[in-house]
Amino acid sequence: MAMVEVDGLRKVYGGRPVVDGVSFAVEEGEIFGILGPNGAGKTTTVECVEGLRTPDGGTVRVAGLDPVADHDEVTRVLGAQLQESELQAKLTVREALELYGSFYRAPADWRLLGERLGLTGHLGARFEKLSGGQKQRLFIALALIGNPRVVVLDELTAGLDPRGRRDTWSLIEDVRDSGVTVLLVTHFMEEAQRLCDRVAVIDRGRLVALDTPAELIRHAANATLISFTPSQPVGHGVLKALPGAASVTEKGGRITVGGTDETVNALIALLVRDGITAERLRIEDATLDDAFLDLTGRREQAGGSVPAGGPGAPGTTDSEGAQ
Ligand SMILES: Nc1ncnc2c1ncn2[C@@H]1O[C@H](COP(=O)(O)OP(=O)(O)OP(=O)(O)O)[C@@H](O)[C@H]1O
Repeated sequence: MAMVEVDGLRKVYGGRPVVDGVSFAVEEGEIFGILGPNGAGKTTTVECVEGLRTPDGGTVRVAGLDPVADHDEVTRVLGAQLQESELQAKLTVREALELYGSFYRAPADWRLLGERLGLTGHLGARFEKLSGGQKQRLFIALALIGNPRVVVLDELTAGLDPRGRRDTWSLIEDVRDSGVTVLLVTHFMEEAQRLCDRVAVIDRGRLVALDTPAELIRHAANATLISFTPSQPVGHGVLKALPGAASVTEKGGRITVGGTDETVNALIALLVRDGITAERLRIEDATLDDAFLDLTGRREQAGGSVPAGGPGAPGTTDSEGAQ
């Protein structure tokens, strides 16, 4: 069953469509990723799902409910991660869990939730004193306090170091394993590749791909990268003519050919035929980052830092406050 259905979603600001006919369905129990360059329309899309923005066209359903018209019911099935700026600095972890739990008729047991998310030792700590990773764990706990069936996490791991990010990934997997559907907005290709069952790639307000990370990579023009140092010069023309070859680059005498499995076999046959030795021959699968570049023509922050004032920074979510 589809837990979230987005059909022909459109949102226009100042006459400019920032989300333009986006459709996807998130199945129950999935971790579904939304990827895209800065300003692609990812946050606008998920805020329409949360009922924080009203679509200008198309339909959105969460567990069959309209997030705007049925807002109260939707808040009972959907949990959303809070932006950092929304919590009071002096609030303790325990107070935050109790306070947010009080908003729901049948909240989760905050003690159990805190335990599950490794917050038990920090219940008396004020929000301002928490580390980045502890804050993220608290945000996940608050998103889950209402016992939701689906949770929306927008740039959850931005600002965390690689270790903190990996710890958060394990928590997200635990959340999914407990039966909650996860809708995840991310800039990190590695995160999407590791966590997501399926990914929607949005570029300039439009859906440009919707598939599993493995299939997105398989369909990328450079799904396989072959690099080697030839024992004698090899003409680029002959390499470009290999079946499936999409790119040929050379740096410091080292050649990299982007292509497919077919390209690998043809290249080896060519080298053998011409008596060329390929030193340090390496064959690598492309990453989701390569597939993303192929789809959008732009490289995102693959495991790198997010620009200042970028996603996750306080104030970047410009909600309409519909709730
Ligand atoms: N309330 C608003 N008023 C006017 N324009 C807006 C508003 N909210 C978003 N936009 C514009 O809509 C476009 C999409 O923004 P959105 O925040 O959805 O993108 P995003 O993909 O989440 O980007 P990022 O990765 O940078 O967070 C941007 O050009 C943004 O400037």
